[in-house]
Amino acid sequence: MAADPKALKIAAARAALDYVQDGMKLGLGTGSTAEEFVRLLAEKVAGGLKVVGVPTSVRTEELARSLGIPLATLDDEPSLDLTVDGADEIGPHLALIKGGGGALLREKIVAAASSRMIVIADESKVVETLGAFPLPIEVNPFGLKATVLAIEHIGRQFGLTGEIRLRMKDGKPFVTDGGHFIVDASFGRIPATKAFADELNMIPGVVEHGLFIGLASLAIVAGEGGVRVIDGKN
Ligand SMILES: O=C[C@H](O)[C@H](O)[C@H](O)COP(=O)(O)O
Repeated sequence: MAADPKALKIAAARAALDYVQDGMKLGLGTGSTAEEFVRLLAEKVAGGLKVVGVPTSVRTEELARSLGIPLATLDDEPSLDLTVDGADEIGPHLALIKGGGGALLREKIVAAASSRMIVIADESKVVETLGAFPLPIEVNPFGLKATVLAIEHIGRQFGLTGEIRLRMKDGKPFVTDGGHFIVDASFGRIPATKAFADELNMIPGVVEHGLFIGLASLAIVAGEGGVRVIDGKN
């Protein structure tokens, strides 16, 4: 019988707690896996662990606050010890696609402000090549069509074609915590290269994209056979 996906998320989240030490300043990720980590962390806090969390979304902030985890903003604590977050895909060298939940901008800012980022996921997220999961790209609503054309142009330069679709919610464009839109690029494969990432970031209407390169140092992945750790250095 296939393992329960929620149980796998909890297993990965529980293993990440081993990396949390008293006094740490922690980036708190977004998504269903990161939320399991927040719940388990809250149990530790209730048991006396002293940490302060910086949430990567309003959703995570509300959950963490409701569970009694002491919180700060990144302005209060601009240098963090560790961020624990989920991912939509984990590729070679721990290149990631993130943003399925729409939190990629704050997630990337928080991860970049952390000495270490640990990704937690179930085994289904580990892939040989990124891109079966459409790449979320956060864009300014102004000039949306021009920005999409520019993304298509960059895609073609890297041999990529595919639909770029505005993310919708309840019949309206999905709006991020930062007040932007998200387009999801179904290129089928995403080159996990700095050149591609940089070219996307050069488009004026692109606020940030969900390709995370060189940010995660460790992945904790739970599968039916147990939990394994992937070191980003390998
Ligand atoms: O914007 C959302 C985040 O990048 C999530 O970490 C990602 O979508 C994975 O979420 P989940 O753990 O729910 O699959």
